[in-house]
Amino acid sequence: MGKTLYEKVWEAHEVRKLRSGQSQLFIDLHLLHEVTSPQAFGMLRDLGLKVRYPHRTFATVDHIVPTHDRTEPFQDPLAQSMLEALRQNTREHGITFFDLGSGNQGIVHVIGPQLGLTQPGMTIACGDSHTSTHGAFGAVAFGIGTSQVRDVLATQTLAAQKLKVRRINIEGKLSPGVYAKDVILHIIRHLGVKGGLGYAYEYGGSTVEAMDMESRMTLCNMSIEGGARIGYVNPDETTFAYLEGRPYSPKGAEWEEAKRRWKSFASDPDAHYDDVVTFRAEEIPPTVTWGINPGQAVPVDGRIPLLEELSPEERPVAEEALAYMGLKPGQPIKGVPIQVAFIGSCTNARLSDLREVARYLKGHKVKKGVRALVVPGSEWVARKAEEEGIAEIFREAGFEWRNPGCSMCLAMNPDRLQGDELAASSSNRNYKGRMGSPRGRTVLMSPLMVAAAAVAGEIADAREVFGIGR
Ligand SMILES: CC(C)[C@H](C(=O)O)[C@@H](O)C(=O)O
Ligand code: SF4
Repeated sequence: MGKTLYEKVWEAHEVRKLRSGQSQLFIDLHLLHEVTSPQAFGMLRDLGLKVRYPHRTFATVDHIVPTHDRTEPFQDPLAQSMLEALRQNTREHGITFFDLGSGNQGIVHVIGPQLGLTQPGMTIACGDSHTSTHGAFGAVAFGIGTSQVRDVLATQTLAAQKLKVRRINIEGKLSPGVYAKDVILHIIRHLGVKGGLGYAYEYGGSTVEAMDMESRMTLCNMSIEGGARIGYVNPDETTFAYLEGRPYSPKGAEWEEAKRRWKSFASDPDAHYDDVVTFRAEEIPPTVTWGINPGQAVPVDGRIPLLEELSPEERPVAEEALAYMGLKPGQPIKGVPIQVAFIGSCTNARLSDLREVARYLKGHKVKKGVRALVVPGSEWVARKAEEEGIAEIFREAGFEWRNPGCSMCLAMNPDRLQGDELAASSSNRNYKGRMGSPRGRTVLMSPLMVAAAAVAGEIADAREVFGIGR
C-alpha cells in the first residue's frame, strides 16, 4: 500500500513518539508575526532559553500595520509597541525580519511562498490558522498557538497529533468567471465548516492540476474554514516552475537535487485515504456567503435557503445569521446593497488576483457611495502591480490603493467597517464583527466578484457586470 504526502512528510520529521500518543515533530520552517509571538518570546526569556534555529525562523509584520499612513509612531500605541517588540525580539535572537519598507514585508502567508521559503516536503508552522496556505506547495503546514510558538522557538519541534487524510478530487474545467475561491467556498458549503475536523485535506484531480500556484494557495488557505487544519496539493512541475529562481529557493546543482527529493514526497498512486470526495468543476458556480460562517454560501444567482430546507442542526445558526445580516430566507443574494468592497487578505491579495481583476475592471467605475479598498498582500506585490499598471487601473476605477497588510480582514488596524456596513470581501472569514464593527457584515466571494459588487453597488454576478463567458 502506498503512502500519502502527509504520511511521508510526517515520517520524515517524526523525532519520536510521545507517551501521550502524540509525536514530536521537527519543524523545518517557522514563520512569525507580531500578534502571536511576543508572549512566546516572553516565555522563552523567563525560561532563560535561546531560539534553537534562528536561521529556520522568519518574521514579518502584517496584522496591525496601518495601510493608509505608515508613518511611525502609529496612532495606536499598542500597534506600535507590537511592532517594536518584534523588532527587538528578532534582533536579540538573530532572526530575519522583513520589516516595513524592507521590500519584502507583507502578509506572512503571502511572503513565505513569494520568497521561496515555502518548499515541498517541509513541515511549516506559524502562530496563525491560515498557515494551511503553504500546503499548496506540498508542505505539511499548520497553525499553532502561542505556547507552541514558544516550543518551536526553543526546540524547533512540537508535539502534534497525526491527522486522517481526506482526498478531495475536483475534476474537469472551471467555467469562465469561476476561481479557486469559488471552489473552496463550494467545498466548505458541501462538507461543512466542521467537516474537516480531524483531517488533513489533500486536493487533487484535473482541476487542481491545471491551477497555478496562487490559485492552489487560495484553495489551501481556507482549509481551516472547512475545519481542516492542513490542506495540501502534491508538488508537480507547476510548483517547481513557481519556485525556480526565488530568493530562498535552492540554486545550481542543489536545485536539481531538491526537485528529485520534492517529487519523492508526492502521494503514491495507490496511497490509502481515510476518505475520498469528488466534485465536478463544471458544477461549481461563482459562490458567495450570506451568513456568519464560510459554509453559509450559495451560488451568486441563487437564493438564501428557506429554513425548512436546512437540517435541524443548521437551522438555529441560519436564523442567527439572517437576523445579524438583515436578510430573509428565500431572498436572492444578488442585489443586496453593499457599502464597502475589500480586495485583500492572505486568501486573495496576490499578484495574479489583482491582475485578473484589473483585466476586467479597466474602464469601469466604482459606484458612488461605495468605499472600495485594494490592499496588496505584500510590498513585492504592490511594487509589481505598480510596474504593470495594475495599481493605476484600480485607482482609475475609484479604488483606494493601500499599503500591504491584513487590513480589514481582521481589522486589528485602522481599516474597519462602521456600524452595520456590509462589505463584499475577498477575505476568508465572515464571523460577526470580524471587520472591526460589532454590527459589521461580511460577504465572502472571489476578488472579481468583489470588483463586480463595487461597480454595481450591490452583490452582483461578475459574469454579467463584466460580460464574461458570453
Ligand atoms: C491573529 C491570528 C492569530 C489569527 C489567526 O490565527 O488566524 C488571524 O490571522 C485571523 O485570520 O483570524
Ligand atoms: S489576512 Fe486575514 S486571515 Fe490572513 S493572516 Fe491576516 S488576518 Fe489572518
